[in-house]
Amino acid sequence: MKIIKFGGSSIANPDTIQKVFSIIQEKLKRQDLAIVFSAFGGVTETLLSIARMAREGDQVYRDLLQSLEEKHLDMVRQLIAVQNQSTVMTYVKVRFNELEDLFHGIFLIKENSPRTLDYVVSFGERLSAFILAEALAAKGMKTKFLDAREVIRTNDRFGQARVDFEKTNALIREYFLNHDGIKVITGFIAATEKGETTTLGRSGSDYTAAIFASALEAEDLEIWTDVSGVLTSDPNLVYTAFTIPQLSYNEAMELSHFGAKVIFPATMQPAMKRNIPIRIKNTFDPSNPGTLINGEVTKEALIKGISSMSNISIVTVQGAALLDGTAGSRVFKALAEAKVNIVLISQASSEHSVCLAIKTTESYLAKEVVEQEFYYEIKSGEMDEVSLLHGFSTIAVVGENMKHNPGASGRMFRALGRNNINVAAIAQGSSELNISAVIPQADLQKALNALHEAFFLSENKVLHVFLVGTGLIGKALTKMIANQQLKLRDDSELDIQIHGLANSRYMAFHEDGFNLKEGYELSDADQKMDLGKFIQQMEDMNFSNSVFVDCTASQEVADAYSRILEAKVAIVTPNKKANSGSMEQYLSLKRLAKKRGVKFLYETNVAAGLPVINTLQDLMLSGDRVIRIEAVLSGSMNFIFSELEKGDPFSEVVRVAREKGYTEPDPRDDLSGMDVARKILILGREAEQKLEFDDISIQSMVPEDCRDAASVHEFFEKLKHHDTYFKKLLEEAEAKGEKLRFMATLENGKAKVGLNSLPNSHPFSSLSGSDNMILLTTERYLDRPMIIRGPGAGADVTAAGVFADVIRIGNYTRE
Ligand SMILES: NC(=O)C1=CN([C@@H]2O[C@H](COP(=O)(O)OP(=O)(O)OC[C@H]3O[C@@H](n4cnc5c(N)ncnc54)[C@H](OP(=O)(O)O)[C@@H]3O)[C@@H](O)[C@H]2O)C=CC1
Ligand SMILES: N[C@@H](CC=O)C(=O)O
Repeated sequence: MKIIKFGGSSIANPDTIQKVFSIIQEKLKRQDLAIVFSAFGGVTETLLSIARMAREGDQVYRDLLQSLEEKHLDMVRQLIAVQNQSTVMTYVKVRFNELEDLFHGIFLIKENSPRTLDYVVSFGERLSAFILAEALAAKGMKTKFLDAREVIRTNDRFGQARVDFEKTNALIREYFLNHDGIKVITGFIAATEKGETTTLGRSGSDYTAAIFASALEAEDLEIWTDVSGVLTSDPNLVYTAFTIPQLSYNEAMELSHFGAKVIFPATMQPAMKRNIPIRIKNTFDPSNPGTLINGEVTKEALIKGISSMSNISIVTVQGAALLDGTAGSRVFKALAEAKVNIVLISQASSEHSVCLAIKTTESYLAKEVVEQEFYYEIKSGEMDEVSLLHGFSTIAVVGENMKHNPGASGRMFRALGRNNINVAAIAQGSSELNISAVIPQADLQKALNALHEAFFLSENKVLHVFLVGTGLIGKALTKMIANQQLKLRDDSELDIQIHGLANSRYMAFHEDGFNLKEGYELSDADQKMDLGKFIQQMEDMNFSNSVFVDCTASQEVADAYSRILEAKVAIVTPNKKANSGSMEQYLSLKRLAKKRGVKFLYETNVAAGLPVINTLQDLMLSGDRVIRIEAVLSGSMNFIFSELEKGDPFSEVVRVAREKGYTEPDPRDDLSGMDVARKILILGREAEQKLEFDDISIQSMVPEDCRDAASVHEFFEKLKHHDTYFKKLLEEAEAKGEKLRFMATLENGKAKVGLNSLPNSHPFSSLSGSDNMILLTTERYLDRPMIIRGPGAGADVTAAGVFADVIRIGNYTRE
């Protein structure tokens, strides 16, 4: 015998009911069944609303009642052929006549006791189970409607009645012995010895199914609902949550205690006692195996799931009085008497304070009753007033395998710590079945994702990227990520997903990450770009390990870095604007990144993908001191002046440099020396020198009349008129046997940027194309400077540098 139960969402309308019928027909081919039904979707709530309206004297209740009757009659019309409808139509009409009398009584006497309400709601299951029994019979199945009030005996605690199992089991067995057919049973309802209708509380229909399974010693119990079993975490908060294939009874109870909503612990008890397996299945995805809950403890995973509960307050009871051995029990007794449910308890070994996590709605009562209990101790100062802190959530990692397996709590708190999530209280039972913590509610989604990654995706660290700037560098970067995604997953256990993309005009988001293999062109089908909204969306998605990548040259975007770091999102950028603002701004970003525990990486600010910033940072960290920096820091300027030697006109060479992607979006940023000035400023600051932009002397190569050109196009037109000037400059250098190189120097706190005529023997003279060269003279590299040389501009080398920074973040955030 198998017991199967369908909830309200499974039988919400005739379409879903047809799915239920197919499932039943399929199962009947293999096994004997008894079927438990909840009320049709939404009916219990409607009955309660009607009762409330009637009690409040609101005559509109009659309309609601009428449409509820119509809904049931309509079910009959749609599920049962006309010739078979008469019995069931009569049944429905009689029930609604009774309901009409009942609600009229409530309307007159304005009373809705729990006893009355239990009777009111019982109509939901009585109607659904009767109609469905008849509908199944009309399909040729031999069904027998069973009103569970005939066999489930309870006390008279209306609303949450307690079952008398001895009597109930005997009555169920006797009923099944004496009645043939497939029993179609009302969920949720029962009766007292005197025949008064009672209900079984939350998830009462599941409970009914478990009671029958236990009484009949069923082979198994299936609970059919609208989700595919118990998930590893709340799928609304953790997009990667997946169905847990198997749970032990204890794990299922623990998960549901801390918020997993699929199954309610009390409902499992009767099945659990007899070791009856329970399977949670999805009516709308019947081939999905769902979750099996049984007595087995499997060894595959350290934990099985992560549950959470929101709207939690921390109630702290503190003071010397607690050191008295009886004080603790007085706290718990006071709370128990007031029916305050304690979600989590944490007590320091000093026993001087107890910290309780309690639902916010109950926390005020908790404070009141504990303060009453300790009235005299508080008055005498032996105890503090009870403190209340709101705005928390509890999270719990659950799994029997944590027992005897060290490392679970380390992994949990490392993941929370790395994501800067403050833990306000911790608890772990000696059974080691769960480790729970109280955290700020604002961090709940991030915490769940961080834990989910740490425990379930630990072989793959996921980085969630939000990219602003889809021009030359941004595009090359997305292409690289797409090409390397699999290799990174396989070789480096790093999964990079891009969830946000924007340029200056549009922005788009993808919860599961864009499929970049197919590329993504932002267009007017996407949202209009609004940087504030982009950042807000990134914050709302609230992924752990989020990285904001800025591939623009925009000051506006750079100005948003503090907000982004404040939100604990790492930043990677080739954009130099933030680091070349004021020294105070540069330092404050670094401080903020450190304070929020996230990385701010900008290796490509100088010399594209060449390892200049990291090298300099390592030198400084290891105690070296920079004496002098001499460098060619502009790929475009080096390309322009080395290509000029081949005889092409200056304006043409600048155009090619732009086409090759070496220049800034506006090449005047390069020619004016501004780009190089920014770079030497950043290098100076990395060398721990206090430098401001005004400390740099800059020689601009932009002819006077080109400076105000309204567009880049106009600039190029005007530049043509200066080709002979630049040709002459080159000829003068060549006449001396020298080369023109645009370079930067920094020494004694003074920086200089400009064009130099250098002898052929100078190391910079040999540079060609987009090469950069940096000579670092330091206390350790005094006689012969350290040299870093290579291509310092271009899409691929720069994107590769940005990519390397992103990967670095993946490695920093790894356990
Ligand atoms: N090119 C190189 O060799 C190197 C470049 N860099 C740096 O890389 C950055 C990008 O350069 P590159 O790709 O060549 O530049 P591009 O001009 O090709 O691309 C810039 C991108 O930024 C977008 N953008 C501009 N302003 C905003 C804004 N306010 N909000 C959102 N998006 C914006 C643009 O949008 P739209 O398409 O709508 O205009 C475009 O998609 C620059 O900071 C540059 O200094 C660093 C090292 C080397
Ligand atoms: N325009 C720059 C490239 C990025 O920094 C250069 O020419 O080097």
